Amino acid sequence: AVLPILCYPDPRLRTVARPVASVDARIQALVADMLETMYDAKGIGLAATQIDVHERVVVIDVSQERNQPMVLINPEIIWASEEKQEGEEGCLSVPGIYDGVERAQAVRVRALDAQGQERIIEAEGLLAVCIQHELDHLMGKVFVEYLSPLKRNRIKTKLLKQQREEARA
Ligand SMILES: O=C(O)C[C@@H](Cc1ccccc1)C(=O)SCC(=O)c1ccccc1
Ligand SMILES: [Zn+2]
Repeated sequence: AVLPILCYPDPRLRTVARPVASVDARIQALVADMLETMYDAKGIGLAATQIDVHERVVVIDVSQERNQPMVLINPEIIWASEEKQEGEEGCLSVPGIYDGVERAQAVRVRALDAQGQERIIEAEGLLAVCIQHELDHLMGKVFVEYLSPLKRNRIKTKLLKQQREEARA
């Protein structure tokens, strides 16, 4: 099912997700809903936090054809390059806002896949950026927190105004 995505500055986005105890049918159903929600929202990633489920589950698809889903359960970055890259980021929880964020150029991630198998993933470029962005969500962090307080407050005001108008509609 396509699930509703929490919108900044919803405080639930600041929740720290807990590890998944076992990759069972419930988690596999959650992964299916997260992929459906991500594709529907035209995103390249989605963290369970964003759909108000506070478990360490992330889905990603950075492919052009939108047919190479990646599932990361209990993901952890085990190595990150010294070299950084500044990339334009967006967030499905901060609609319409795009801004530059500096991230590690390359990362190595250990995670369980949708079958509960342990995987090591080497990523660079957009995939590395997306992984770091999603793992922030699992720690209750949204990319606007890397921006200046002035920018962040303008974004908060803008989105709260939009949400008030939507509530009235
Ligand atoms: O909110 C999310 O986690 C999804 C987010 C992932 C992401 C995009 C870009 C850089 C880092 C992380 C999105 O998919 S935003 C929408 C989008 O498709 C996009 C935005 C900017 C650049 C590339 C893609
Ligand atoms: Zn995001």
